[in-house]
Amino acid sequence: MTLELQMIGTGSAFAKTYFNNNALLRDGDYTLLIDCGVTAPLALHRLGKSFSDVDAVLITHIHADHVGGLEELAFKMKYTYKRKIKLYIAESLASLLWEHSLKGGLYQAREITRLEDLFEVCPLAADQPYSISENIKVELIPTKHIPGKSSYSLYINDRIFYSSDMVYNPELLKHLTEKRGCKMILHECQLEGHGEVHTTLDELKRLPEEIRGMIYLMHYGDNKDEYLDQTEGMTFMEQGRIYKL
Ligand SMILES: O=c1ccn([C@@H]2O[C@@H]3COP(=O)(O)O[C@H]3[C@H]2O)c(=O)[nH]1
Ligand SMILES: [Zn+2]
Ligand SMILES: [Zn+2]
Repeated sequence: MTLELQMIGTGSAFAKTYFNNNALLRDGDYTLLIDCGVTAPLALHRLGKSFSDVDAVLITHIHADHVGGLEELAFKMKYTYKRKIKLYIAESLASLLWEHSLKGGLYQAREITRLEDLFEVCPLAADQPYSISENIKVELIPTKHIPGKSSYSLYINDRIFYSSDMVYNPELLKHLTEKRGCKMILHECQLEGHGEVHTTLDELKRLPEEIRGMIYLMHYGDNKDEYLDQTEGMTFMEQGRIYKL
C-alpha cells in the first residue's frame, strides 16, 4: 500500500508566506495529522479540507507552530463533528500539553477538565514502534531542540525519518541510513543564522552526498527561493504537494 504525504505547511515558526510545518499522512481512507499549529485550520481550508478529514493527530513537541491549532481542532470535534479522535503524544508531554498549553482555552467546569474529555489520548513511549493504522507504523525518537524541553522526531515504517524541530545530529542520520534502512529524510532547515535550536542548511550541506540525496527540506523561511540552487542535492518540500511514499 502506498502512503501519501501532504505538507499542509512547510514554513518555519514565524514564516508568513508558508503555513506552519504540519503534515497529512494518508493510508487509503485514513488520515493522520502530524502536528497542528496555529495555521493548520486555514492551511486545511486552502486545500479544500477541514478537521473533519482527520482521523488522528500526532504531536512532536509543544510549540505553537505544532500545537496552536489544537484548541480549534478539539472544539470542532466535540461540538461540530461530535467525535473523539486519537491524540498520539509522548507520555512525557501529555500532561504538559494540557496544563501548559490547552487548558486555558478548552477548560469548562464539569464538561472539559482533562485532555481525555476531548481526545482518546494514546501516550507513546520513546524508541518503540506503534501501529497507527494498517500501513502506518511510527516510532518516536527523542531529539534535542530546546534545552530542558522534550521534543521528538518520527521514524515512520522503518524507512522515513521526519525530523520535526531539532538541532543538527549527523550521527543520528548516519545511524538511521547505515543501520536502520532509512531511505527518506524529511528534515527541518533553518536557512540563515546559527542553528541554536534548529538545523541550518549549511550544517546539512556537510552531510555525505548519499545522505543529502535522501533529504527533503521543510520548516524553512519565507526566502526559500533564494536558496533553490544552494542545497547540494537536497530537495525543498513543496507545501500542498502530494508525495507518494
Ligand atoms: O531558544 C529559542 C527558542 C525559540 N526560538 C524561536 O521560537 C520558535 C518556536 O517555534 P520553533 O521551534 O519552530 O522555532 C523557534 C524559534 O524561531 C528561538 O529562536 N530560540
Ligand atoms: Zn517549529
Ligand atoms: Zn519547535
